[in-house]
Amino acid sequence: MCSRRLEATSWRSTVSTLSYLTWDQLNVSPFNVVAWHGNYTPYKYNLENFMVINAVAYDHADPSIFTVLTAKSLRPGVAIADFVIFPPRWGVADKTFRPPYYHRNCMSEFMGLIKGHYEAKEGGFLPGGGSLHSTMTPHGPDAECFEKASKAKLVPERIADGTMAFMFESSLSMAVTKWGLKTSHCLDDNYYKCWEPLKSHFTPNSRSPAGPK
Ligand SMILES: O=C(O)Cc1cc(O)ccc1O
Ligand SMILES: [Fe+2]
Repeated sequence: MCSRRLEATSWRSTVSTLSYLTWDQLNVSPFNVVAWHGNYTPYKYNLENFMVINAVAYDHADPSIFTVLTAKSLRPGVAIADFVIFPPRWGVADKTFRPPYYHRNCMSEFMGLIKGHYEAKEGGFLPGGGSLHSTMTPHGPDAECFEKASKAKLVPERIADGTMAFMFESSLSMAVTKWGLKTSHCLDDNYYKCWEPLKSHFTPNSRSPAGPK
């Protein structure tokens, strides 16, 4: 399931957020068809019922632990797409920066917010919005989240109450349609600004007095 070890095949970078329209607004529905081909059947599942697991010692576990559905490829351990959720849960990890770490990886990440506030971008990512971080594009929490989490006392805390965010994580590249980029007028040209206030705290000679054992 953890496809992050796959070597990069593409260095094309895209970071963008957009708002998408609901089936109602588009006036279509995946259920409004005469028949579905073969064994495919539309199925509605309440994501609130999915029981996620998480780190109980230290460190931020790869989000593939939150995989609800996976579409396997022919390469073992490399998914065509994992469907992952970020539901309400407890955060208890010690000695850890608890929000998503800053990273770039070989997978393309398309995220969406159904309701609430995504923990890594409380203000800038609205319900009905989506973001695409393509293969090897660096990304992570916004500046506000970084500052808050860096100073927070690591007591057990609720994360994402009232929230449902999801991600399609794919070993393939995704392209945004012309409709999404232009015609819809829904592209957030200012998305990158959520990282602009980040300050450098890099102190090359500092050592943690008591790192994880
Ligand atoms: O980028 C994101 O916000 C999604 C994400 C969440 C997380 O907890 C760790 C890695 C990751 O890509
Ligand atoms: Fe990510």
